[in-house]
Parts: sequence; structure tokens; C-alpha cells
Amino acid sequence: MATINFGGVLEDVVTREEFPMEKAREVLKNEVIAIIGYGVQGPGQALNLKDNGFNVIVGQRKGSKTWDKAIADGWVPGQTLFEIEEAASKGTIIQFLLSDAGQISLWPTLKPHLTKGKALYFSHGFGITYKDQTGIIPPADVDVILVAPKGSGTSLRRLFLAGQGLNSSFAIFQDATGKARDRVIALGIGVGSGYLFETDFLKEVTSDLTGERGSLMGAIQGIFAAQYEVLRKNGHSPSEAFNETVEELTQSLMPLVAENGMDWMYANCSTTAQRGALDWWKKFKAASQPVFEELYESVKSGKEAARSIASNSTPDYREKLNEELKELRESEMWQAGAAVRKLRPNA
Ligand SMILES: NC(=O)c1ccc[n+]([C@@H]2O[C@H](COP(=O)([O-])OP(=O)(O)OC[C@H]3O[C@@H](n4cnc5c(N)ncnc54)[C@H](O)[C@@H]3O)[C@@H](O)[C@H]2O)c1
Ligand SMILES: CC(C)(O)[C@@H](O)C(=O)O
Ligand SMILES: [Mg+2]
Ligand SMILES: [Mg+2]
Repeated sequence: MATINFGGVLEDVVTREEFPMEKAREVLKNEVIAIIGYGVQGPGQALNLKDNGFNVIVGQRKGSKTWDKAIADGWVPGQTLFEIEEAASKGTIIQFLLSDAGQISLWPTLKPHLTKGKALYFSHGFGITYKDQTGIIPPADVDVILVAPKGSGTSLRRLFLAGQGLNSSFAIFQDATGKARDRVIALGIGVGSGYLFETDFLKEVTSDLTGERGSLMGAIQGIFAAQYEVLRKNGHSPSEAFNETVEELTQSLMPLVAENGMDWMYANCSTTAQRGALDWWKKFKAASQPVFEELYESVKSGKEAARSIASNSTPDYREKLNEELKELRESEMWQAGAAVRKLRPNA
């Protein structure tokens, strides 16, 4: 563990230097890693693990679209691609990467394959934390571990291919074998994490559900839409409103924040912009803080989990989500965005 000073608070993290890929391969050399679910995280983690030299198989429903996707990605039926139950019986580490709602319906099928000494791996604290709603209660004689990449499975794969890595949290819920810690860290390194920071299942799920509903996805769209509407209402053209709301942020300013922090981005803007931003950010913070408090409570109480389970367990959940995504895509702001993207010099 390397001790790192995060803004005055010391935390232990695991880096690739202290836990190199060689060591991860050694720890997992006798394990068969079965990836159950091939949606977004499934492909990213399965392919990264395979390319890093681990023994990986994929479990999917034959005849499903994701079965075909797995074949297209190079998994071979009968060798590295199996029906879910067969993969679960062959795996010594079972990575449960179905959607969080999907995990509930598959749990009774999966559970009998969690025999003594195996490990059950999640990428979210959801199923275990909200056990009263999910019914996911693992047997006492298996390890229960978590590696949660902090980003999309698509980015996990892209960064791996670019020779970089996405940061992940890791947690141990149950150490039945005495090997859970080595197993989880080796898996975290194997799936392509840049570094790993420790958490527990409850903290992972509450922070993750808050983040994606908040500043990472929900709040950001809300702020974009509010500013765009105000500009449009006041006679600004769609291209002007979109550029001043989204395009400049993603193309010019966020890369500067990512590189060297908010103050550095501010310092690379005019003193006029700096004066205004330094005055106004506190008003936006004050206005949004009650909404974040409400959000956190809703997560903590299990209300967000209930909503997600109910909505994503219906047979037509995917069509319903796609309808709402379509509405977003077809809004004037994101249609303007599509036109703006096409105008990028190297588009
Ligand atoms: N999407 C991400 O990038 C991301 C990032 C970090 C953590 N996670 C976590 O990783 C896990 C997997 O997430 P995901 O986004 O890859 O999942 P997903 O929503 O893409 O679903 C994965 C697969 O589950 C299948 N599925 C859904 N319901 C099913 C059912 N009832 N029976 C059988 N199969 C079913 C889907 O067809 C899909 O192939 C979740 O716990 C999620 O919270 C995801
Ligand atoms: C990629 C995210 C938003 O970080 C993840 O938490 C998810 O649920 O997909
Ligand atoms: Mg999430
Ligand atoms: Mg997340």
C-alpha cells in the first residue's frame, strides 16, 4: 500500500508498481475467471483480463445479442464462451456483471454454483447492500469481493488499449478463504485499473449512485439544459447556445481541468471570466446543495435502489430507457450538438 496525501487526508492506495501484473498473474494462476454478463463492464473487464494473460471464460445466454457480440470479440463457444450456468460451474471466481436488476432474477440459478472456496465478484455494492430488496445473500464459505471501475466499461477498454488505466475502488465483504485480499487486488490490477482505493460495499454503492445521479450524469444534464433554455429564450441561436453551454466545456475547458485542476483552467481564461466564475460558483453550490442532500437521502434510504430495480426488471426496460434516451437525443440542444460535432475540423 502506498500512503498518499489527498488534500490533507492520508489514504492507502494500491498501485501497479507495488502490485505488478506479474504478481497478479501469480496470485490467480490456478483460477478460472467466469464473467457472467456481457453488457458494458463485461466486455471491458473480460477482454482486459484476457489480454493481460488471465484464464477467462464468458457466460451468456445462447441466442442473445450479447452472445453474438462475445463471438465477434473473439470468445469461442465451447472453449471460452458458455451458457451462464456452465460458465458459473467452471469458474472459481465468478464475476457477476449482469445489470444490477438482472442479478436478482439470475441469483437463484447462480447460487448453487458458489461452492466452497470460490469467489463471488461484483463491480457495485448494490446487490449485497440492498439485500432486503435483491435477496442476494451469498453462502458463508465463499469470498465476496468488489472491484468497481470508476467509469464506463467502454472507457476501461479504451484506456487499456491506449496503455493507460481507469481508477477503481475495491472492497471485501467476506473473506472465507483467507485469500480474498490478494484475489481482489489481483483482479483489480488485471481488469486494467490505474490504481485501487479501498472502500466497503455500502460506501461504494452510496457514492456511486449519488455520483451518477448527480454531477457525473444527472446534474450536469440539468445544468446544461437550464442554461441552454435561458439563452434560447433570450434570443440566442442554437449554435451560440450550444457552444456556450457544452462544446466549449468538453472541447476546451474540461481538458484543462483534467490536466491541472479548476484553478488552472480559470487562470487560462480572461480575468473578466475569472471574476465572474469566482463570484457565481458559490451561488450555484448553494442552489444545488439541497438537491444533493435530497439525492443522498434517497440513495441511503434504498429508494433509488427500489426505483432502479422496479424500472429495470420489466420485460421492456431496455425499450423504455431507449425511448427516454431518444427524447434527449432529439431535444433541440442535443440536435444542435450533433450539428456542432460534425463541424469539428477533424470530424
Ligand atoms: N456500465 C458501466 O460501465 C459500469 C461501471 C461501473 C460498474 N458497473 C456495474 O457493473 C455491473 C454490470 O453493469 P453493466 O452496465 O455492464 O450492465 P448492463 O446493464 O449492460 O447489463 C449487463 C448484461 O445483463 C444482461 N441482463 C439484464 N437482465 C438480465 C436478466 N434478467 N437475465 C440475464 N441477463 C440479463 C443484459 O442483457 C446485459 O447483457 C453492474 O453491477 C453495474 O452497476 C457498471
Ligand atoms: C459509469 C458509471 C456511471 O460510473 C457507473 O457507475 C455506472 O453505473 O454505469
Ligand atoms: Mg453506477
Ligand atoms: Mg460509477
